[in-house]
Amino acid sequence: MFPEANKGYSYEDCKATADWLLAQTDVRPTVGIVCGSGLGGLADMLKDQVAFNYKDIPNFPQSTVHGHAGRLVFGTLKGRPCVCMQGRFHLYEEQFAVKSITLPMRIFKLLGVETVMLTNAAGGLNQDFKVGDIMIIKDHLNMPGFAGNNPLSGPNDERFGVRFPCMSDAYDRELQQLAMDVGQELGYGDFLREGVYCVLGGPSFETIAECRMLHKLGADAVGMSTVHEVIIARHCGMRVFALSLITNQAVMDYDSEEKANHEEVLQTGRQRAQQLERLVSTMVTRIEHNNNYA
Ligand SMILES: O=P(O)(O)O[C@@H]1C[C@H](O)[C@@H](CO)O1
Ligand SMILES: Nc1nc2[nH]cnc2c(=O)[nH]1
Repeated sequence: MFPEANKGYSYEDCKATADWLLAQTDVRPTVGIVCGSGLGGLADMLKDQVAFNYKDIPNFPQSTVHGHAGRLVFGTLKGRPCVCMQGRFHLYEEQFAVKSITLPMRIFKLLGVETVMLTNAAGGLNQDFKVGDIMIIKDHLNMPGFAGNNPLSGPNDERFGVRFPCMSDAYDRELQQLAMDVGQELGYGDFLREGVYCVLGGPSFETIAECRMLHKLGADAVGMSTVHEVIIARHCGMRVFALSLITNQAVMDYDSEEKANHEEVLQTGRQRAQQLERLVSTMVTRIEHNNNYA
């Protein structure tokens, strides 16, 4: 799984992995995509694919979660060179693994990626949200970070970024606007939202009291990923866009019979996959064609 859980990968380790990958493919990606639970179909949109199983990539962690295939796919999306993680890593897969799960972001950077686009499956806390809504993430709450579990803890290597990176601009505002514009054009206005994503450690889903608390704290959706990757991506200067597919309603009411479960998460992913893929791929085209976004 994670051979040396939370081993701090050095700049040289990351560079060795990036150089190994660059030696196997001519694709020079400027966009990096991370697929959330059940959303790996995005990788299948890439043309002229060169794909690697995670187990064959030096230093790379292994996917252990159903719905995360465990392949790194290089290719072009509407002509734009991309690299796509078909399967991501979560904090709950191995204790104390916050550094291992974010390692791919540093490899993206060393591959030449400028823009990272992350997707995830999340539970809806905002009472106006419905299952199947796509939430453009405008900000986050890093709950594990409050307890000191931050991927940047430990010695800082200035070759990646500064000791104290700013996070008030974590989610690129132009890319959020682009997503809104593209979503409207595609006729997705009825299920396109924006909001605050809260990460928890998982793997247990939340209690009713926890959901109520998170909602009061300002979270619109709750999940188990993305934020750690965003912190590392921003630390090394990549632009970030992220979205949540609301796969289930967080249970907020003691009278409710609803129970969160991973099958429902994957099922909702399957139902919205096509629209989500279209939204992201159209955005990628626009990033290429509009220098303001490049
Ligand atoms: O990778 P994401 O954040 O999409 O995965 C979510 C969180 C858990 O891993 C899983 C729960 O169903 O889906
Ligand atoms: N923590 C959490 N993660 C999720 N991923 C998909 N749905 C949920 C949820 O309800 N809670």
